[in-house]
Amino acid sequence: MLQVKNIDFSYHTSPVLQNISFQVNKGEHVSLIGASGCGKSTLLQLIYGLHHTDGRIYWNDIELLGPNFNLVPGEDFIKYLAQDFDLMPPLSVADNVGKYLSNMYPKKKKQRIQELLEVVEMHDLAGVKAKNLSGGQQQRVALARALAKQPELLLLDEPFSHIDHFRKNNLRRRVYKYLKEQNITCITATHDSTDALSFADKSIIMKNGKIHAQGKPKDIYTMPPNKYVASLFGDINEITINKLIEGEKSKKRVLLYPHEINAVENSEISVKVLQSFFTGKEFLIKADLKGTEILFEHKTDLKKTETVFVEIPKQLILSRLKKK
Ligand SMILES: Nc1ncnc2c1ncn2[C@@H]1O[C@H](COP(=O)(O)OP(=O)(O)OP(=O)(O)O)[C@@H](O)[C@H]1O
Repeated sequence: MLQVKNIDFSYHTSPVLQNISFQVNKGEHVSLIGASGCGKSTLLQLIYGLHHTDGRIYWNDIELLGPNFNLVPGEDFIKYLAQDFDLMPPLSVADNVGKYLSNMYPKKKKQRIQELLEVVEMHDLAGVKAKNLSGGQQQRVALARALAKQPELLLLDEPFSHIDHFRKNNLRRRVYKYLKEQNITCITATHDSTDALSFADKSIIMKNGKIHAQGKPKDIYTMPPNKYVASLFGDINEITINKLIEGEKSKKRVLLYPHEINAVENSEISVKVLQSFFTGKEFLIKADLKGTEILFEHKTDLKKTETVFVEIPKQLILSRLKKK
């Protein structure tokens, strides 16, 4: 189990991380999410041992000590995959992956490299020099190299950021499945809501260097505590309830995802279409609701200035308000 206790950190004078404490169980996958600059990478680097902190970090019973105590940062059982991939350009893909593997058993080493290249779908390019790879291919090789020595704890910083959409979904399903099968504990810092929602047992949400919320991804998504959290998962509407419920005087605000607002034939709520965006699966409609711009999903395109009726389940509004 990883235990992080009371971490504070600054690069210069202003605090970058403040009073961070959390724990991660063996084999658990955690997504670390938050706005750019909130301190996600710095936190991963601290756990890996690249910075000094007065707080405490333990992996099981071992205290992880920072650079003031370790000449070479990092422990053998932790791997950190940074945003820069740090590959050896003149070496082949296979040699980069096998760089830290022992040469004592060449057959075993070869098999291990092949297994890892299959996980990241790079086996066809095993002989290609790293300098001739695209950014996304380099990222996949770096991921395979991070896995090579079977870490107990894996820290991934935006691990799929350079990988095209076409390949990303399949790749991350393979990688996280492999990590679960091997019982590897993993923390992924990410901006991608799919990484955060689909592949994590727990999400930790950071804001301005602090832990802002944490919990199961589904719970956080369905009951976001505020707009900051909800907006990390995509577009979000914040609407006062007097605009949603006839006769309601309250100006309390409710958060609604675009897919939770349904266009219907007739209802108490009419909106005027402002703009329509094709999203592939359907259209995202921007509309005016009594002076508030809202976004909702619709199967077909809608014309600008068209009046449309929309409906939101009252139960949903009430449950979101209750949460606040
Ligand atoms: N080496 C450094 N020296 C000084 N300040 C730094 C350094 N690295 C990061 N910072 C600052 O620390 C803060 C946190 O940065 P960090 O990279 O940890 O955030 P992040 O949440 O990972 O951002 P992103 O999502 O954009 O990668 C930012 O204000 C950043 O400018």
